[in-house]
Parts: sequence; C-alpha cells; structure tokens
Amino acid sequence: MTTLSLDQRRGRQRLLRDLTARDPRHMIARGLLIGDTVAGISFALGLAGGVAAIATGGRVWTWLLLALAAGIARGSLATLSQRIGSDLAADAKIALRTRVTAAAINQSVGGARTSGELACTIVDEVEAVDGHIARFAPIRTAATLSPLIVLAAVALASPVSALILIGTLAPLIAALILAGGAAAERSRQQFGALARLSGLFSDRLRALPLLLAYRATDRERVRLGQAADEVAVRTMGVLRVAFLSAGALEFFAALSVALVAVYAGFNVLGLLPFTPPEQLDLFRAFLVLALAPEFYLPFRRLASAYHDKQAAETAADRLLALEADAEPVRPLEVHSAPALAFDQVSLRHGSADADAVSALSFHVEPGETVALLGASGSGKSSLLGALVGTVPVREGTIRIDGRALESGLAVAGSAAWAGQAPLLVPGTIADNIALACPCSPREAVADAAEAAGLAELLRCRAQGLDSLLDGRGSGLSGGERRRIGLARALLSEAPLLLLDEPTAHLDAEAEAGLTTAILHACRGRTAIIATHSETLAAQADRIIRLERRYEAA
Ligand SMILES: Nc1ncnc2c1ncn2[C@@H]1O[C@H](COP(=O)(O)OP(=O)(O)OP(=O)(O)O)[C@@H](O)[C@H]1O
Repeated sequence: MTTLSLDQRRGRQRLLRDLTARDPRHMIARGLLIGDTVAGISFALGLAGGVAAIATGGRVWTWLLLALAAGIARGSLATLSQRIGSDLAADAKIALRTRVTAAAINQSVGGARTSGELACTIVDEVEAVDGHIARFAPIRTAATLSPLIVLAAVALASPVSALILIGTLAPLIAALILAGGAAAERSRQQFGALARLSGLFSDRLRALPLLLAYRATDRERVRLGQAADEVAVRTMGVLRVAFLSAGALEFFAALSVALVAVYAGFNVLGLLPFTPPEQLDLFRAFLVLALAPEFYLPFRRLASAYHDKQAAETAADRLLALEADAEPVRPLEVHSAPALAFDQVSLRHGSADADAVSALSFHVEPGETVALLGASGSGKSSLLGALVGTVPVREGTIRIDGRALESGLAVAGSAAWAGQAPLLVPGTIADNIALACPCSPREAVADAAEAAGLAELLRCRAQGLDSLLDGRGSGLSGGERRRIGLARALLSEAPLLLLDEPTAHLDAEAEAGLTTAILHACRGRTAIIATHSETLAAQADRIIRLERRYEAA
C-alpha cells in the first residue's frame, strides 16, 4: 500500500482546491444544493400537511400546491447545480491540461515516462478531476450542512426522531471511511494499470511497421491483452469497493428510516411499549417520516460521488509527481550573433555512466563559423545538445555573450538547429520546413528547400512543396528527412546556427552545393557545424577537433 507524506497530501488538496477556488460559480453550485435541501423540507411539509388535511377535512390544495412548487424547485436546483459544476470542471480541466502539458514537455530527456504514458496523463488522468469538481465538491459541502438543516426541522417536529437519526449516523460514517480507504488504494492501482496500457499501446502503435515486418504482432497482442486484463481486474476492484460502500450506506439509511417509521407510527397509534416523551399527531408523524430519507440523501449522494474523489486524488498525486520531475527550461535570448565560451565543460547524458564530453574548453567569436570534427561518439552532437538544453552540463560552464547557461536555461529559442533526426509533423513538406517560422513567405520556404538540396525530391512529387508527410516522414529517405530539417534551419533567421552533420551521406557534388548554401546561411550569425567531412570543415573559419574518450566520474 502506498503511503503519502503530509506534504504530498497537502499538495494534492491544494491542487484540487486551487482548480476552482477563485471561481464564484463554485459557491453558487454548493448554495444551490443546499437550496435543494430546503426545497426537500418544503416538499415534505406539503405532503405531511396534505395528508393531515385529508384526515381532518382541511384545505388540501394549499398543501399540495406547496409540495408541487417545492418538487419543481427541487429538480431544477439540483440540475442547475450539476450544470454549473460541469462548466466549472470543463474550465478546470483546461487549466490543468495547460499545466500538465507544460510539465510533460519539460520532462528530462530520456526520463522514465514513455510518450504514451504522458499522453494518458494529459488526456485520461486530467479527465479524472471532472467528477470531483462537478459532483463531489458541491456534494461534500451540502453533506455537511444539509443534514443539520434537516435535523433541525425533524427536531422541531419530533426530538426523539432526531435522536434516532443521530444514533444511526455513526455506523454509516464508519462504513464510509472504511470503504473510502480501500477505494483510494484500488483507484491508485487502476490508474497505474491504465497508464501502463496506454503507454504500451501507443508505443507499439508507433512501431507497428516494424512489428509487422518482424512478425511480432502475436507476441505484442498477448502483451497488450495482459495489460488490458490488468486494467479490467483493477477496474472491477474499484467498482466492487464502490458498490460495497453504496450497499452499506443504503442498508443503514433504510434501517434508520424504518426505525423512525416504526417509532412515529406506533407513537401516533399509541402502541409504543413505553411512555414516549412526546405525543405525535398525524402531521408531525408524517413530516418526520418524509424527512428521514432527506436526512440521508446528502450522504447517499456523497457515497455515489466518493469514487470521483478517490479518482481525482489519485490523478492529482500523479500529476504532481509529473510536475516534480519536470525541469522547466527558461529561454536565454540573444538578438545578434553571440559569442560562445566553453570552459572545462563535461557533459553526461542522464542514463550514461561516462561523460560524452570531458573538460572541453574553446571560444567562438560572434559571427564565427566553427566546425566540430571528430570520430563517431566523440561528443559533437552532445555539444550542440548542451546548447539547446537536451544534454545536461555535468561540470564547467558554457557562456553565451558572457551569460552562463545555468541548469534550466537554453538558447534553443534563439537558435536554428538541424539535428540528425529532425522532428517531422503530419502536414505538407512546406509546413514542415516552416515549422519554426510559420509566417514565412512561400518563396522563402521554396528557396530554403532548394538550398538544402531538396529540389530533386520536389521535382519528383506532383504536389511539390504541398506533398503530404506523416509524422514519421514515411516515403522519405533518411537523407531527405535530414534535409527538411536543414531547410528549416536555413529558413530561420536566428542568430545562432547549429548544424549536426548537414552533409552526411551525400556525394561530393551534392556536398559541394550544400556547403555553399550552408556557408551562405552562416553569414552574419554564429555557427557551429558538427561534421565528419574534412571538405566542409575546411570551409569553416576554424576547426575544433574532438577526441573520443570515455571517462567515468
Ligand atoms: N541519449 C544518450 N544517452 C546516453 N549516452 C548517450 C546518449 N546520446 C549519446 N550518448 C553517448 O555520448 C557520447 C557522445 O555521443 P554523440 O552523439 O554526442 O557523439 P557524436 O560525436 O555526435 O557521434 P556521431 O558522429 O556518431 O553522431 C557517445 O559515447 C554516446 O554513446
């Protein structure tokens, strides 16, 4: 069983409270539910008055009109409260998704959560706060005030009946607390299973072509089936506890209504085996009988919404854990070609045992083009990654225009970066090239595509720049995908240009053409080009050679 610290509990309560705290509709929804109780009391009064009037030959219609008006008010107030609650929940989910998405984006590179699990958190787990805000929160307030109001009304008519109601409350609350504790743990297990299934499903979906090619679909189907079975088992566990708590509540509610009914009926008929401290007439007896279920109604509503509370608390714990693991990246902005200084810099990837780069020092002047040359694994990409915030600096300092690139700071927003595996999104080739500068004119996109060596590809496609790509870049060679990333960097006017092996896998003629375009793009900005090509490196202002060395610290 997972035990949470006091701080974690407080954090979770704060998160759930803050979602609606500043919204006045929150109080309106609660007020309406309490109004619903008052309408319930009026309804009981109308019924009791009507029955007494029939027995005594009084004015039945007045009482029945009161019951009718109260009945209509009652339905409307509860519905309105629910509607306001749903609107509040919708707004709260938008706010929470914004917050959780930011935390998901800022998860450290190579973190433990898969993208499928993150998607499950943003979509499903945020959804779990809906019931808490829309139903549970207003019902909880009503459940503390409404029974007191009903109890006062019952006590006015029959103090003994009020005492019976109080007496039956203790076992009911105990049943609720016991069921609540069990539900919390089961709810946590259900969320964990659901996140595992979502993660597995989306990751396998992404790898579907590979799974088909390697005929691994049967194996993965079994694995997905097991994960789905686990969700089913956990969900049944949650439902079992929910039904059990509802059953216990109904039992005690029915028992106490029966006790009140027996007492009030026998009191009116004078059949009690002892002398009662009060003598009820038909009106008062019927009134307490009609009010007894009203006393339990808020608790029954609370029990039916209790699962919403557990689900929201589990979701809140997971969302807070996600936020705790996030490392927000703050932008370090530069507006003109910056000077870069690497001082005894050691870089190490999160999961690695050795440094990718050890105690490296060099300077780059503003507007200078530097080529990083070195064997595979010597740390060229890692150096570029450190600048854009994807690789942590273990030791030493990187300065940009004299400002230290501290943990959490990244110059990515001011850099044009073409990595070895550029991100592609579903859309046209033009959309993908203009990803970082969506307002770029069409001619500029076409020029960047041409400069990056995409002319031949575009000629072969009937729709040219408007040819559609999926998120995997299916139908493009690895080199073409890379050139789309390069075109994106060439299109950008960012003052820092970071290129990772821009001419890899090209023949000499293509490389020469691309080199000219790259050097043209480097003009007026500070550029670092990681490359294996001596030809390209020779065109740079300066070459920095990296040596491959593994050094565990
Ligand atoms: N995500 C990662 N997690 C752990 N270690 C990594 C990761 N990425 C790279 N490394 C390690 O860091 C070292 C430097 O890798 P890097 O990719 O920076 O080299 P490179 O010079 O760019 O290589 P290449 O020329 O093959 O692209 C290598 O030893 C590599 O194994």
